[in-house]
Formats: sequence, structure tokens, C-alpha cells
Amino acid sequence: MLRLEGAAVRFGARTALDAVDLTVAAHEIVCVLGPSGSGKSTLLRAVAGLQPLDAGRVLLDGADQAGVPAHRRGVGLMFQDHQLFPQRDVGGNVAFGLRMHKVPRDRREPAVAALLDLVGLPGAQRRAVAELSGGEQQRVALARALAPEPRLVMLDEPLGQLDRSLRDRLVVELRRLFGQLGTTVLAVTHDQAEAFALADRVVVMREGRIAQSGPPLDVWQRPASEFVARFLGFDNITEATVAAGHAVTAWGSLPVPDGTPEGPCHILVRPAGVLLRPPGDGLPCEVTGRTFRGGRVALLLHPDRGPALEAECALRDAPAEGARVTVAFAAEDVVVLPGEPAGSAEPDAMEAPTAGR
Ligand SMILES: Nc1ncnc2c1ncn2[C@@H]1O[C@H](COP(=O)(O)OP(=O)(O)OP(=O)(O)O)[C@@H](O)[C@H]1O
Repeated sequence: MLRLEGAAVRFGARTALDAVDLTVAAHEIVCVLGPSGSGKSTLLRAVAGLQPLDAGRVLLDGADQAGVPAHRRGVGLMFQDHQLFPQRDVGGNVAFGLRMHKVPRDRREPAVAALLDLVGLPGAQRRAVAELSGGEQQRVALARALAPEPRLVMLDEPLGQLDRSLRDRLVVELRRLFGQLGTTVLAVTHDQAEAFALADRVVVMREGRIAQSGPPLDVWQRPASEFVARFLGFDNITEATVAAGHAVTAWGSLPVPDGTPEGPCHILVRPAGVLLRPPGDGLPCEVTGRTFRGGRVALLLHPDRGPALEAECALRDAPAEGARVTVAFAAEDVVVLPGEPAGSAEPDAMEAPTAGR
């Protein structure tokens, strides 16, 4: 449905989008993730027709959109600050796009009612926008974006201003809603939990380029680079040299999957793969911090050699701060991160990385 080919946008000397190739299939939900300034909003604006390209093409249903103004592209947009019209009631806001598309009144009213049902605000047509909660306003904004039945809905930080619990709830509702409607979605967020809960596919951006693209679980299990791994919050990363089926690291020798290329690389160990062992064999560490996460505890460990480690354990097994522990590493949680040239986006980032399994 949507294809970007070599899309580039420059602001003076700054390259906001750097030769981006991206496709979104019909009915697919794609979430673009990335740090601040990585080009996420610029990407959306380029697709919407609000930002001209300096190079490359945007195609919708195979048609080049060069010169097609935003309102003729058939895309629905929902921005972070959701910009509802304060002087219109809920029904007036949702009907806005329908009026613009000259849908007659007798068809508008049932459409608005159906959309409000869909977003969980049945019968809210006559309520004033100002008296709605943040989450309710967000739903109205969504209903307004969906009303003209756009072929593609684009969401910029759709749940940006809401608190965590409301986000977690709404993101599940959104996914269900999009599935029900068969909506094609391109969303942008810097919240990885939101992206992973909403998306069929996540696209991680770095400095105007795509650092990795894939189903959420794949990206989570096999980050393509140190950048992606760190962006996802993995910190157990160290330099390594692979030889004869093992990686030699500051933490000791770690098992790596068969077929891992020999030579220097970075190694990630997921916190679940840092195993507490009785004193003896393994890497001695001191427990320097504990963070409670539901029934689990994240332990911050200071090893006798090598960088700090995060481990995860059950509440009842959690050693006290200051305790001495020994750790071993589970092979299935060791991930080899392909090398990336220092200071540049990764040219081979779309290739599947080698993963410990
Ligand atoms: N109108 C503009 N003029 C100049 N530079 C701009 C303009 N819009 C964006 N940029 C620059 O382009 C780069 C990408 O910006 P963009 O807003 O797309 O990033 P983002 O990933 O959406 O960031 P955030 O998460 O902070 O919204 C940034 O370096 C930004 O400063």
C-alpha cells in the first residue's frame, strides 16, 4: 500500500531522512521507533504530503505522490497534541473530515455514532471537548482520523500525553480496533512498550536511516546492532572476540551459536540469561542495586571483571544489596551483535543478525 523509495529530506546541512526504503502492506500495523531527532516525524510528514522530499519517492497503492497535496492523499493523520476543535462538540469533531469530504448529513450522523461506539464513547456526540479526560480526547481524535475511512492512518505519538496505565489499556484497544477495521497503520512513537504492543512490525530509526525492521519479537530477540540493543534498553553488552565456538569477553568465555563468524564483535546477554549460582564456578560479582518489578527483581551487579551486569530473578531468590554472588551465562540468552562502523548508520542493518538459541 505504501512504499518509500530512497526518501530523503534535508534541512540545510542536517539530513533528517537519509535514503529511506520502507513498505507498509495493506492491513499492516507498522510502528516507527527511535530516539528524539531520528527522523520519525519527518517520515510521517513526508508520507502525508506535509514535507516535500529532496530525493526519492512516496508511492501509495503504486501511484507516485509527487505533487499530490496532503488532502488528496487519502491518509488520516493523528498528531500527538490531537488538536481537537474546542468550540465543536465531540460529534462535530468526529464529523469534521466527513463534512470536508461532502458526505451528506443523513449519512454523517450514523457514521459518527458508529465510530464513537467503536472507540468506546457511545452516545458522546453532544459532550464538550473540554470536559473530556485526556484518554477520551485521544479516542475522539482517533475517531476523527478514522471517519473519512482513509486507506492509511498515520499516528504521531498517539498516546503521547497519557499516563502509563491508560496507555497500556488503550494500546490493546487500538490494536483490536485496527484489526477489526482492517486499517493500515503507520505509527510513530519513542515508547518501545507501545510500539511492541501495537505493531505487526517495528522499524527502528537512527539518524534518518532504518537501523532495523522486523516483527516485534524478532527485533526484541535479535537486535541487529549495539545501537538497537541499547535503544531497547539492553545494557549487558561487551566487546568480544569469537573463536572456536566461544566468545572471549571481559566476563569470561561465553558460548555462541554455531556458525558465528570468528573475529571481533559485541555480545549481548539478556538479563534473564545471567544466572545466579552458588559460590564457586563462574564470575564473582557484588550486588549493587535491586529494583522490584512485580514479582521479579532486577539486580544490578558489579562483576570482579568486565562492565556492570543486570540480572533478573524471582523475588524470593533475590540476594541483598552488598551480597557476593557468582553468575553463569545461559547460552540461549547470548546474542552476537554484528559489528557497526563507528559513528555511522549500519549499512547491513536489515540483515538478520546471528542469535544465540
Ligand atoms: N522544520 C525543520 N527545520 C530544521 N530542522 C528540522 C525541521 N524539522 C525537523 N528537523 C530536524 O530533523 C531531524 C529529524 O527530526 P524529526 O522531528 O523527524 O525527529 P523525531 O524522530 O520525530 O524526533 P522527536 O521524537 O523528538 O519528535 C532533527 O534533527 C530535527 O532537528
